[in-house]
Amino acid sequence: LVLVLSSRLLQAVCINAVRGNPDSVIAAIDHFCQNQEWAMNVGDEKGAILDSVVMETSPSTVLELGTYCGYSAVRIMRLLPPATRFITLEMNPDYAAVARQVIQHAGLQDKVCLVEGKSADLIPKMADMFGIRTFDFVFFDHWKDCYLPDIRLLEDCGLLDQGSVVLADNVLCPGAPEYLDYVRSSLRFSSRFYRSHLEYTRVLDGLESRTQTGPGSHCGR
Ligand SMILES: O=C(NCCNC(=O)c1cc(-c2ccc(F)cc2)cc(O)c1O)c1cc(O)ncn1
Ligand SMILES: [Mg+2]
Repeated sequence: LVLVLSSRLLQAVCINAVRGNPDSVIAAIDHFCQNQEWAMNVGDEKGAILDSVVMETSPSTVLELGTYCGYSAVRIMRLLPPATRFITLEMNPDYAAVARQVIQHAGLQDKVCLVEGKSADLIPKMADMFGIRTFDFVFFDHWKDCYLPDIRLLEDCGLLDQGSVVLADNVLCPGAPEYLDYVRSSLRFSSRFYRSHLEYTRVLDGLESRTQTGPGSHCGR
C-alpha cells in the first residue's frame, strides 16, 4: 500500500503517540520529520515561539489559516482553556482528513472547528457561521501569497480589533515580502520579527507578529 506523506505522518502519530496526550502527538510528528521525512509543520523551534505568543495573548477566539496535518492546531489548542473558540481553515481535503485524525489522537476533537474551503471564501462568513465578532489571535500558515489579501479581508470584515494579534509563519522561507512590507508600514500596528529557522532545518526563517494598536476599522473613532 503506497501512502502519501501526510498519511505516513499520521501513521507515525498512531504508532508513536499516546492517545489523548497532545505533547506526545507533537513529539511524534517532530521525530518523524526530523528523522524520516521533512514535512511543512511549523516545527518545534518556531512552535515554541508560537506557544509563547499564544500564552502572552491568552486569546478567547483563535483563527488559523492553513491546518495542513494539524500540528499547529494541536500546539495552540493544548494551551487554551476549555471555553476558547478555535477555528482552523484548510482548502486541501486530504490534508483536512489527516488533520482531523491527528487532532482526534491528541484528544482535542471537541475543541476544534476545522472548516474545509478557501480562506477568501470563508473569512467573510465567519461572523454568520460562528457568531464570532473579532479574533484575538490569528495564525497565518497557508499559501504565502494569500497572506496579504487575507489580512486585508480580515480588516475589511471588521474581524480584527484593538489588541488583536496576527502571527505569520514563513515570512522569510518561502517568504511573504509584500505581506511584510504591509504589516511593517502602518502606524496603526506594532509588528515584531521572531528570527528562527525553517522547520527541521538550519535555513533561516522567522515569524512576524502584528498587534493592532488602534481601534478596529469599523469603530469609526
Ligand atoms: O495551503 C497549502 N499548503 C500549505 C501552505 N504552507 C506552505 O506552503 C509552506 C511551505 C514551506 C516550504 C518551505 C521550504 C520549501 F523548500 C518548501 C516548502 C514551509 C512552510 O512552513 C509552509 O507553511 C495548500 C496546498 C495545496 O495543495 N492546496 C491547498 N492549500
Ligand atoms: Mg509554515
